[in-house]
Amino acid sequence: MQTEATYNYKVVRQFAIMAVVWGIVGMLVGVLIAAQLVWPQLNFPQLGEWFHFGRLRPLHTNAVIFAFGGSALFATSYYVVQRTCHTRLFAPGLAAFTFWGWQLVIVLAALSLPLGFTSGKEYAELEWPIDILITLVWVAYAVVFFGTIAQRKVSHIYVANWFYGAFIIAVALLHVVNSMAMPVFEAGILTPKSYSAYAGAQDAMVQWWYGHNAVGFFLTAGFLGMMYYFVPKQAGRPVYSYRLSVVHFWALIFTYMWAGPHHLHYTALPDWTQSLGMIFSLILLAPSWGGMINGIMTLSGAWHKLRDDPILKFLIVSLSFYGMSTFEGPMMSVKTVNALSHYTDWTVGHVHSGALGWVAMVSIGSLYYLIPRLYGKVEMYSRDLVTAHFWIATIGIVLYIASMWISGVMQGLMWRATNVDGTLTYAFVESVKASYPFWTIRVLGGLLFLVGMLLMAYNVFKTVAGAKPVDAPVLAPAHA
Ligand code: HEM
Ligand code: HEM
Ligand SMILES: [Cu+2]
Repeated sequence: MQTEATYNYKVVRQFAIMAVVWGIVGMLVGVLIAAQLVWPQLNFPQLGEWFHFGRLRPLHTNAVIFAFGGSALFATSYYVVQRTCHTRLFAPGLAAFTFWGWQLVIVLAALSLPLGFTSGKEYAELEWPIDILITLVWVAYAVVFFGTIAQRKVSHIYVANWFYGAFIIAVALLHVVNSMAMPVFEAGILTPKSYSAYAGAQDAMVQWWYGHNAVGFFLTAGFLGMMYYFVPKQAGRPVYSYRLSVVHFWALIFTYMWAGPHHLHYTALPDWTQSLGMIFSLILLAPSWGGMINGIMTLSGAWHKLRDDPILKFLIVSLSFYGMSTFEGPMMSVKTVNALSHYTDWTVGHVHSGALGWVAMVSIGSLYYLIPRLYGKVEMYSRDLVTAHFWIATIGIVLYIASMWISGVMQGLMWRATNVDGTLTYAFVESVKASYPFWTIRVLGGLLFLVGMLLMAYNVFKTVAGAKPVDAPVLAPAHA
């Protein structure tokens, strides 16, 4: 049975297309900074300081996490919440504001970071006027999302919405607390600058409470929401265990909050907080793997579909990388392991097995499911191109993270090696020299991943060009 009203897909379409665009931009900057580490001339010093590694690195992280990942999260959450609540999006005007507001944040980030404006807080570099805009967009997002839940036509709230909801609330809390700062107007309003409201070890603690939970809620909980909708949909099977999904939800959000100090091992932070962070990180393996198992086992009885469905390949491989990085993370949070891994490329490898393997792969799979449906098509223009994208991306990730593991462990071992008389065996620069081959392999891996994204852009273009945007009718719930 259908009613007259249709879902609001406009904002979903806008965010979905921009996710592809920002993915390409962010990864292009990623490839550039990876290449700068191998070929320093690519810092273009003769042009000024704007393209230096130090300016472009935060541009890369902001573009991939908040522009690419953020747009994918906005698009999928707006789609999932309407469909699972059997109702149109609440406050469409506010939803439109979240789209244009978020794009403005991204453009301001792309301008202000190369110009050198930064608060100096990792993953929260943007200066205070942009922080205020982010807060406004985020409050509007919460109103739209929870307003839609409030007007749902079914009593049940599907578990994907729990994860999206936790992501929205936690990110609001993290952003507001971590960004507390005193603005200063030394050089006028057009050159924003501020000082953190916290000092010393407290500032570090707040920063990594934020940074770690940005991983837990922005890069994990939101994408788990994606997983809980798109994996069952594409597999044509119900979630493996609904009970496990609820246990995994509460365990995950409770445990993540306490693990931040693993970013500050062997620092001025009190020792007991470091041990607490380590222990909660070890516990975190359990809910993380609960989620991975729930996603992968959703395929039981439908494993054969994995053979020729490239979208499922993206989704299931993303879960494998999720499992891998959430095994690696607890291991790296053990203080003795961290003594080796910290400051090395191992961390960067860990980051990208999560970021490329999990975040990017699950987003790409979900977007391939989503985009044709937003334009009244059954599937993407070319399934073969999706398959090609999958293999190119997977090889790219393996090259990236395997090279970082090797260079990371090598750096860690070289830095701690001592001669019999107690002096260091290697000068620092020798470890830099030894890292070059691995940095070159990383450029190649990143380039492959980027090529995959370009195939996606072409495929998306061929799918939507000439197609009419279609808003599907709101379905009456099965048990009204
Ligand atoms: C073509 C793909 C990509 C390439 C070539 C690439 C390359 C890089 C490079 C060279 C760095 C700096 C490493 C260093 O300072 O030694 C970096 C850092 C980082 N990238 Fe990427 N990246 C890519 C995709 C992504 C994606 C999709 C995400 C997130 C969803 C991401 C998140 C990050 C983060 C969080 C850092 C900071 C890591 C840290 O501080 O430990 N990257 N990336
Ligand atoms: C059980 C889950 C996880 C645990 C316990 C964990 C633990 C850790 C540890 C111990 C570090 C190294 C800290 C250091 O030495 O500086 C780290 C770094 C990092 N991890 Fe994880 N990790 C987990 C999952 C993930 C996932 C799934 C992602 C991405 C989607 C991720 C993204 C990052 C990032 C971005 C950093 C680098 C932060 C920085 O220094 O800039 N982690 N993680
Ligand atoms: Cu962490």
